[in-house]
Amino acid sequence: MNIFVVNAGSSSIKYQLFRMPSEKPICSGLVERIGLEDAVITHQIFTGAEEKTIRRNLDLPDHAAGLQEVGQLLADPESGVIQDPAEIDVVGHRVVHGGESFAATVIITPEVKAEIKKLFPLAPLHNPSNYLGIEVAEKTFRRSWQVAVFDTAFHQTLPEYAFRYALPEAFYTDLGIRTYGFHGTSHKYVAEQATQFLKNPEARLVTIHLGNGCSMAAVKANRSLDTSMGFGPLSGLVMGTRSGDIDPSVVFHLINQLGYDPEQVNTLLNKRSGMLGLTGYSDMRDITKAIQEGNAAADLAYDLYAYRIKKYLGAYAAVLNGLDAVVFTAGVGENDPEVRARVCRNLDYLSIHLDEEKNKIRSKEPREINQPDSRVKVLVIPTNEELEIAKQCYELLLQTTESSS
Ligand SMILES: Nc1ncnc2c1ncn2[C@@H]1O[C@H](COP(=O)(O)OP(=O)(O)O)[C@@H](O)[C@H]1O
Ligand SMILES: CC(=O)OP(=O)(O)O
Ligand SMILES: [Mg+2]
Repeated sequence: MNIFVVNAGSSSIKYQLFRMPSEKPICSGLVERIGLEDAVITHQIFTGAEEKTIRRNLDLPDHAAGLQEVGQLLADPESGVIQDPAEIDVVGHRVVHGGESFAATVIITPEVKAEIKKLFPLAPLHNPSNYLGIEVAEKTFRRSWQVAVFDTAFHQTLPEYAFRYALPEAFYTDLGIRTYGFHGTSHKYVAEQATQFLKNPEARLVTIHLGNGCSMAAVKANRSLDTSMGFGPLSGLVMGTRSGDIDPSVVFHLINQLGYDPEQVNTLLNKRSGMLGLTGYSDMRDITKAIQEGNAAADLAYDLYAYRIKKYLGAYAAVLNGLDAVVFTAGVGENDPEVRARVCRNLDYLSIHLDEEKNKIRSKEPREINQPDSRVKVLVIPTNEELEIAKQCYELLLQTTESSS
């Protein structure tokens, strides 16, 4: 079965083609700067003896043009990996917000699309592009099943006392205002990898996803018990451009005393805050460089970033009544030893003892970076949201075709 995974963001589309059930990646790619004059597609092929990379600079006015171009690359007479878009059995879509309607992966129907659309106001940075990705894929891959995998689904196991806010009840029952949690596909994937690595299916884990968006989850026996993002993907950790936790009084102050309108507050907290607001850079590599050049604001921002993670780690150790492992993942979590070092410093009371040398080793493999006497393991596990989406699509299609035959 050929499963094509699409992660449509606001200005980019990430994609990957897998052959299932072997989980073999056939090709992957990234379409960037959609809507700008210098859009670019980077397409990698893994079928031959060597990896091959194709880069194309194009004028791509919108997502539709981007995905059409990808469809052509897939079926290109010279470098293509299929002969016809009809060879794609399933297109699996990352959809960030599934609300309370979706605790599992679903085949996309007009009803499912209507539900995803209803959730636009709850994830304005993500759901509209995910929806657009579905619409475009329906046209580009007419013969394929379209499947939605939701970031929120894995966190549907949170107990009610963890997902409710202390607001009048109707705000939950009538308006759906509660914690949903995000990056669930990544937390699920790395948690499962960690339980296998530890050979302990009951493991109590704190999974720490540090990408552009950042979130943590308290996971026991592969079930999410709490998570740091809430109603939308804004609360919790300090992120690339998002503030994470902030006292809501600040919002009233901005509006009532400083004349901000709601949209300006939204832009401030989602796009101009986090590491970008603190340092002028949202990419950790730029911040690391700035620290090396003696930039004190960058050093402080780094401490603030790590301190917030540490606070949630302590909270989740309490939620789980102890820890078996801490798992770092995603762009920063996998690649930035200094962040891991600052998070794990002075955590002896939790029996977390990082091995500074192992921490510095660069690798794409799951690995343990704690000292031998550390009762709590510290793991780095590369996430693979695309593979997790492909696996879930495959299982769903297998069930669907079995039950209909
Ligand atoms: N070698 C590295 N060292 C430090 N940070 C890195 C490195 N490589 C990537 N990153 C960080 O990873 C972030 C992107 O992570 P990623 O998981 O790809 O995010 P997303 O999927 O949200 O776009 C970048 O903003 C960058 O800060
Ligand atoms: C939900 C979320 O924050 O996703 P991303 O990190 O891809 O922006
Ligand atoms: Mg990501």
